[in-house]
Amino acid sequence: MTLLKVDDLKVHFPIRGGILNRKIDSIKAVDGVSFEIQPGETYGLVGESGSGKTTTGKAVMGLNKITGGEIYFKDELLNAGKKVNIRKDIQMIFQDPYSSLNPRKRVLDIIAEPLRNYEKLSKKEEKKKVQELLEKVGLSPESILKYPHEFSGGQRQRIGVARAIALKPKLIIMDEPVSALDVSVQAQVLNFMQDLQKELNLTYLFISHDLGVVKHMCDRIGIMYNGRYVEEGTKEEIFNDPQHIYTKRLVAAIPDINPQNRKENLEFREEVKNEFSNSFNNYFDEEGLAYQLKPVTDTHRVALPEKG
Ligand SMILES: Nc1ncnc2c1ncn2[C@@H]1O[C@H](COP(=O)(O)OP(=O)(O)OP(=O)(O)O)[C@@H](O)[C@H]1O
Repeated sequence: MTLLKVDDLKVHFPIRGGILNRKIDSIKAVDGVSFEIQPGETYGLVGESGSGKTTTGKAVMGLNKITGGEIYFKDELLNAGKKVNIRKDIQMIFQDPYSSLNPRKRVLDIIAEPLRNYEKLSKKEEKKKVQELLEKVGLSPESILKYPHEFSGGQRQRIGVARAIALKPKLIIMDEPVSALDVSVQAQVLNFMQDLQKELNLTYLFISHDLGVVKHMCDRIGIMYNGRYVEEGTKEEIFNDPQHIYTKRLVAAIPDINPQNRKENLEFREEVKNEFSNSFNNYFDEEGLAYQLKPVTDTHRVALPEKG
């Protein structure tokens, strides 16, 4: 069974103006996006800032009003109204552990918050559950009485993870979960999330602008540009056989850690950048929007114009 199915999702934000503050136009933050996520996989949503990744994630979470399309979770339509039990199955972890944890609350209250919304536990049971969750994410049970500022960035992200897994969700949406962390801590947190995924049978929707991180984490990847998909494929298809010029440009921009390849890489990147400018009109319509996706293989779809 497909865990999440997003079908022709549209999220448009009104732009208001004039003395009557009427709607004069709209920002098409997400404009016809479709993808499916299978249980147990990590699906990456990639694109530069403003491409619509966060808006897509928030729509799945029910945090954004949907302009069009449908979202199904385990074959049940999510946007039909509030389905409390389904909502419990989907949790989101945000980019910045500094601002997503309330600085005035103790760790106990931060992690217990979702439990208090859904489960009626005694104070003693709640404390025990929070301590178990802390241990699961590698923090000491004594942390319950501390405040967020007493932890490092990586530890704070672990507190966010403990809160997200408190209700035993099936799907976790991670929006740039490590971008605010030092590079040295990023790999640690990512590896820990992979271990946790296996242990708890989790499915991840992983939102990131960083293709290096996505390569490490994801099984399949969707590439967004300007509110639309330009390409979708397995990790191998996206990295070894990118077919849309925008994907090619993103892949070419990944830094190579081997200094010997530096010159070659810079030249190649420059070449792809020129190709992007020169062939933009072949890949996007008059409004600069991507075309409909067309299948290249069973798993690979690319937004190319109709031939002829
Ligand atoms: N609440 C809102 N009201 C108006 N416009 C919005 C709102 N939320 C997002 N947008 C606009 O929608 C577009 C897509 O934004 P979104 O945050 O989804 O992109 P993103 O790919 O996640 O980028 P980033 O990585 O910078 O968060 C942007 O043009 C943004 O300014």
